[in-house]
Amino acid sequence: MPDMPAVLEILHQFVRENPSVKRWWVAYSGGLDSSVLLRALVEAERSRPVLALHVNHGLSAQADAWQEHCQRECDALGVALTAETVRVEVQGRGLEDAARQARYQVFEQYLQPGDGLLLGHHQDDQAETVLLRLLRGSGPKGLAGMASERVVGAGRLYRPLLGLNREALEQQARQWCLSWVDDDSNRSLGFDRNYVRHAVMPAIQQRWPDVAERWRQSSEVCRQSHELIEEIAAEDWQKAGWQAERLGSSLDLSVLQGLSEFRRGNVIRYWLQQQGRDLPERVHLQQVEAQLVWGREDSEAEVLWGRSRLRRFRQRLYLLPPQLITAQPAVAECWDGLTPLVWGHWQLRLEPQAEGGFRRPTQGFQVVSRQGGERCQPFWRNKSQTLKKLLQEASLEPWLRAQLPILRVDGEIAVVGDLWFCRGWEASATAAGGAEPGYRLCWQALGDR
Ligand SMILES: Nc1ncnc2c1ncn2[C@@H]1O[C@H](COP(=O)(O)OP(=O)(O)OP(=O)(O)O)[C@@H](O)[C@H]1O
Repeated sequence: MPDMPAVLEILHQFVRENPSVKRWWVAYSGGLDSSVLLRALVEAERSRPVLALHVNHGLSAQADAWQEHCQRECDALGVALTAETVRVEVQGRGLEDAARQARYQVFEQYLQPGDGLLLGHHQDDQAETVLLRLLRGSGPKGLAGMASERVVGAGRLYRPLLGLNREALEQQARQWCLSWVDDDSNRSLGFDRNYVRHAVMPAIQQRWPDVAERWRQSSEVCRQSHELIEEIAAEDWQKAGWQAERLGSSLDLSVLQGLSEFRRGNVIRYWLQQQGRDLPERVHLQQVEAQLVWGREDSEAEVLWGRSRLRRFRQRLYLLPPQLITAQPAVAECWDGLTPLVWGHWQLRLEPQAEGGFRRPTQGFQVVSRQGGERCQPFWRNKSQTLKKLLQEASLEPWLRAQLPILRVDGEIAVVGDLWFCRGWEASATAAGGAEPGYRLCWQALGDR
């Protein structure tokens, strides 16, 4: 029996090693690599469905002809093709990046749980990617190169050909007499990737023929370093006592101050990533250092970039929502407390308590925000005090003070947010006694925190 071609051998092993995938998709551009990939998958996979997904970027005069080519090839292989036309809108990072983003949106749209999507990237693509990222100034995460596997939408993406070079795929395509399309924009040196592919890599490869393999090793080290960095960040994040707040979340500044500047930046980056916020550039981290970490204790400083907003209060660093709520919610005239109340950007709810808590008056509450100059007497104090002083004592974050819900009854303050209730409002009986229980006010932000 002749030796099995390397591509087929790899695909056989790949499908065997991924039994959890229920259905395969091939991201099929019609180019050489994805043509070899599609053909090899069809040969290697005998039981699970194989589908092809083509994205028509509409960027070339040939775009429709390429789609037709893909259709013909898929018909011949007995593979169902889905072709989706996208509109590529060029933004800051250029045409290539915009096309890539549009393509991945399509991938996300089609992938269902249990779906595996295969891409035709190979060893030379990986070497180009690593060099491009180096030229962009990437760190270990970027220099780790393209992942061989990752989540995309509800499914997973795989790059089974990363161990093969372009030449091996070309040989295979000729052996199988495949026909594929050639995108002439792949030759235009105006695009960074093409410049690297045609002008830079040949010179490097001439001198160091095994450059792709060497860089694969470096990338592997970078991937491991990146994982280690993430592990350290996750540990520091735990130690810094991450806590969800009424608005946003916070970390203990004393723990952060005990870390080296690098590690502090690392854990902040990790935190932002967890919350889906924009990651900081170096200059932002410098501002965080100067104004928040080592800034004056009671300063109102804020460091803001993209969708990230950091502030400091009472030895904690806060990550707040991109749009900080400032307008005072309107007065709610009468709230019976039986159903949750949407009050401005907040939801208010009364939660019954097994013990303690405040009474719910039959006539209901009036919900207001602070006007200034109010006084009240929390149930544990024997004298009344100004609200301002009491809020300082309660350590309520300054940006929440105008948002604080105050429940009044007949003009008197009965309950102040989820902080305290006033003398005379103690629940008379416990829930066990059969009477109405005491309550606690839950005060929560609606939507994005
Ligand atoms: N228009 C597209 N539709 C579907 N998948 C695509 C498309 N363009 C690229 N891909 C997927 O992404 C992989 C890498 O993209 P890249 O731009 O390097 O490939 P290409 O040169 O267009 O085509 P190929 O890699 O198939 O020769 C492709 O192998 C293919 O799996």
